Amino acid sequence: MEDDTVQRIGIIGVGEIGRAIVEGLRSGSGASPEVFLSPRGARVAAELSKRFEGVQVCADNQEVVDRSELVIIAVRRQDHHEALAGLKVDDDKAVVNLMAGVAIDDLRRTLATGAPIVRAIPLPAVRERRSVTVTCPSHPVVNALFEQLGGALPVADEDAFNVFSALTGTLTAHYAYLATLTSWATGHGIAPDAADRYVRGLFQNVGRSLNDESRPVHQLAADHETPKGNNERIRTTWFDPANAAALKEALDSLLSDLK
Ligand SMILES: NC(=O)C1=CN([C@@H]2O[C@H](COP(=O)(O)OP(=O)(O)OC[C@H]3O[C@@H](n4cnc5c(N)ncnc54)[C@H](OP(=O)(O)O)[C@@H]3O)[C@@H](O)[C@H]2O)C=CC1
Repeated sequence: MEDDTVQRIGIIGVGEIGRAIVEGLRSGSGASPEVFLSPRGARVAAELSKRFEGVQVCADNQEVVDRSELVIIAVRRQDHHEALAGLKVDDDKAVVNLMAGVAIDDLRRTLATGAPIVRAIPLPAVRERRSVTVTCPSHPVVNALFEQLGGALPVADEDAFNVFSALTGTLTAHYAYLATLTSWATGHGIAPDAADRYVRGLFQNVGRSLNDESRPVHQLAADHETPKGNNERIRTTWFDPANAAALKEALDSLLSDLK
């Protein structure tokens, strides 16, 4: 790799996140690296290679490694020994480990390589180049890759990385919160489509206000609240200190399992 731009990327594990990365890489207008896909996840891999020029499905995982400068590992944690055991990864490659809960040392033992191993947490919005990806340790080539896909946020060590990893575990609870609001409204006689539409609208506006990076999140919360108003009432009667503590406890428990 002569500069920070990689020309040949391999992906082992072509599922939800592997697909999002390929789509993100191909969604820009400029030059895009060649992509080599593992044969497992055959349906998605075949679809991607048909859709995009320069995306090929390899015969096996070793061929993915051999043809790539940078290899992304995106199999499920429980599959990684089977997927990776016996692979030969030369020291001049870069390996990007997306697997939650698999530390760099663990993966180094499995791969028995001296190649740099970087952990990363891309989210599905990389497909629209709209997700900031946490990386660890900072590596210029890996950071440049994720900069293209919405931004890179390198962190100093795996303890910090795991904190960000735990934060990503809160996303579906957020959707479930919205679903609870709509079901509460339908329970009070509101038509499901009206409840759904209204709740989406409310929280799309929250999403938009998060684009205002001049104010920290706690400030946004305060600015949206009328003293003694309805929002203050729900925040203080439902999202009370006990509820906030329960959320932090669940995150602590997840964090200790990620270590
Ligand atoms: N989804 C997300 O938003 C994110 C996921 N991750 C991490 O990425 C990893 C993958 O997640 P996700 O994409 O959701 O999972 P998926 O289950 O969608 O994809 C995993 C893929 O790995 C394939 N696979 C299984 N065994 C092998 C093997 N031996 N060789 C090659 N490929 C194999 C599976 O193929 P088959 O279908 O044939 O079993 C499947 O296509 C996980 O470790 C997760 O922690 C990280 C960040 C975000």
